[in-house]
Amino acid sequence: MIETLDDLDVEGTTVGVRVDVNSPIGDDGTLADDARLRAHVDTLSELLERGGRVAVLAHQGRPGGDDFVSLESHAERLSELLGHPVDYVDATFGATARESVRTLGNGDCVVLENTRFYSEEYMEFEPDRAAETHLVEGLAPVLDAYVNDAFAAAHRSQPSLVGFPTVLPGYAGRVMEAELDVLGSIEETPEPRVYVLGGAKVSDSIDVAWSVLEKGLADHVLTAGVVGNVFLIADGVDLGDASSDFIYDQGYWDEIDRAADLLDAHGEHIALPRDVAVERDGDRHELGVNALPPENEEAAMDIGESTLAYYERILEDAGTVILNGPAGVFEDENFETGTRRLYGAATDVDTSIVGGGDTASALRRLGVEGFSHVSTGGGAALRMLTAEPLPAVTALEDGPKQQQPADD
Ligand SMILES: Nc1ncnc2c1ncn2[C@@H]1O[C@H](COP(=O)(O)OP(=O)(O)O)[C@@H](O)[C@H]1O
Ligand SMILES: O=C(OP(=O)(O)O)[C@H](O)COP(=O)(O)O
Repeated sequence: MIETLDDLDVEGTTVGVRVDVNSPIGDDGTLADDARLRAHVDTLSELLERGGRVAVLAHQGRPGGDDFVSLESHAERLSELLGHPVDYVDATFGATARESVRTLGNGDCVVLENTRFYSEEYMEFEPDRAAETHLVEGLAPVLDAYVNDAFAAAHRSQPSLVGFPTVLPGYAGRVMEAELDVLGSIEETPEPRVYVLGGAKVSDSIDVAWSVLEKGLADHVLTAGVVGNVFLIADGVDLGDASSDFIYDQGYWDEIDRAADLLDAHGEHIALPRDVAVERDGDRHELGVNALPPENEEAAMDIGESTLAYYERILEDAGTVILNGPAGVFEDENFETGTRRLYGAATDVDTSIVGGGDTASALRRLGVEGFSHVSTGGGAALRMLTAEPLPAVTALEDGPKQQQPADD
């Protein structure tokens, strides 16, 4: 049983709040999209209004990436969004960080530096071992409690996610609570239940498809995006060199055999694209699967009109639809149609749940609104949909280890 902010006596309490504000970064090295910050405003405002002393912990990017930057611009934007001063300190767990946390007053907030600037935070640990890292051992002594609101990172077993709740009383923030409520009760949603699996995370999508079909959770699995292309090849369709090379280069060639096995086991529940869109003379050009491979070997970049009509008919009768991954290369206006139409049709379904970082930004860009729930997580949402435990959630559930009585 996970405790929430309702169970925390906030006034005067120093709380380490782990959020996920891992965001697109512009060429100037600062925040380029504040959607993930907005998601945490409720949790942070509540803690500040209730007189908490708030130290924000978060990662940004991965070592070596262009988006591996400081959280200074995140702190500035957070202050604007909260309408409340937010300090930033370029330290995470050493003496400077501890001092900035120790001197917080009631209703004060400080953002500590990118947790992944410290190498241990980019490693995965068992919770007990994570509790012995420099980050947790350094910072925990100045914290009274830990709140995890970082659902989007909850599939990682990193120190800031699993170490703190092993040594401090841990609570789910409002984002975490809402995500667990919705994604943790998929089996109670109205039937028939349709899963739409698009995008480029082929291996994760096949895991989800296997799991939900084996458990009888899905009545239909509709495939699109790169996932759909892999299933077409598994079904014996020759998509042409460009699509095949792309799948090979992305390291998904072995997934074709897994997709074929899944079609053997559960093919009657899996819908494959009936046509695809390619780029020809700078325009969108649609081809039925019988007309493949394309005569100029162009890549399949979207699902076509006939597939959309077929998928829309299935969605008309659905009680619940769960979608992950765009239907095509939505970043190119020639190939945004599949995503716009398919996700648009999904908003008419009684219960519509969307997961995926790129998917959420695609929907914002395309102006598609009206879902029952848009998850803040990509990998974490997928992992939950397979009913696999999320390490950060398990660590909250398990709670801190009881202190052993001191030896006489
Ligand atoms: N047919 C396709 N060929 C190549 N890339 C595709 C195709 N369909 C979708 N994509 C790409 O998939 C990416 C998003 O997939 P993914 O990372 O799995 O989504 P999410 O972050 O929502 O889980 C986008 O960059 C999009 O361009
Ligand atoms: O953006 C995230 O996950 P997502 O790409 O699955 O949405 C999280 O911040 C986790 O980041 P990571 O995949 O670098 O550990």
